[in-house]
Amino acid sequence: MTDSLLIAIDGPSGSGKSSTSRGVAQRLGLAYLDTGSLYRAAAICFLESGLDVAQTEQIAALVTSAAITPGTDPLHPSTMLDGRDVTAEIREPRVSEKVSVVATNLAVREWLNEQFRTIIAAADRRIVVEGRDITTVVAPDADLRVLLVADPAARIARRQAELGGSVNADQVTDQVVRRDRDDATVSQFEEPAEGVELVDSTHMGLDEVIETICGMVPGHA
Ligand SMILES: Nc1ncnc2c1ncn2[C@@H]1O[C@H](COP(=O)(O)OP(=O)(O)OP(=O)(O)O)[C@@H](O)[C@H]1O
Ligand SMILES: Nc1ccn([C@H]2C[C@H](O)[C@@H](COP(=O)(O)O)O2)c(=O)n1
Repeated sequence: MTDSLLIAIDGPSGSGKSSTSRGVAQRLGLAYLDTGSLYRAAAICFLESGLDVAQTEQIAALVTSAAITPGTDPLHPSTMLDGRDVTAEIREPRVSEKVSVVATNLAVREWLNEQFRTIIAAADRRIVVEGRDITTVVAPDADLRVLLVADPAARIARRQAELGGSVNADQVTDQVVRRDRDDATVSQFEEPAEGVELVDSTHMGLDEVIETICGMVPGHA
């Protein structure tokens, strides 16, 4: 049996978690789980339901009865919601604007955390998992735990470059700064917990970040 290699990567919006995690998983031959993609699919459930943000119990009931299935191939990220491919839809600004509604719902979090742990077990713990509370709540026993950060200005500039002209400066700032503020009410991703390695990517290119994290993997230096 192959040894477990579970790598947990957390960080704020736009710090490079997804790009970095996919690169590390490809380099090390591991599966990849973007936990934010499940929160985003849950946000689509909410958006299509017509429920009010204050209806927290109904939102939780709705989300926890949905079938949300992420792909775990780092080369081909995908997300299915009740048999529908929502891979592109989950990145739309309307989803980014509302995802904190489900991310701050504690019953939704508890249910999704169980989904994440099932996926980690199904991958024989050979997987890179990224999000906001992977190092602290979902997999505090991971073989390597990293908090990936970058200055807000760098994160906003990266997101702006990625989205091009499809959103204005206020929308980008909302997606990065306001969303982090809301998400930080339920997860701690601004300071590394004990035993978590801090990587600041503000002045590092993507390849350098991937190289740095691969160099931290026990036995792979
Ligand atoms: N080290 C880096 N240097 C420059 N650009 C980067 C770096 N890392 C990632 N990027 C770019 O920044 C953008 C955001 O990266 P990514 O989506 O990986 O961040 P994230 O932390 O997963 O964000 P979110 O939590 O909002 O999904 C992407 O366009 C990506 O290509
Ligand atoms: N483990 C996680 C993963 C994600 N979230 C929240 C925070 C974000 O607002 C949203 C989407 O995540 P992203 O795609 O931007 O990484 O989901 C969380 O609370 N916990």
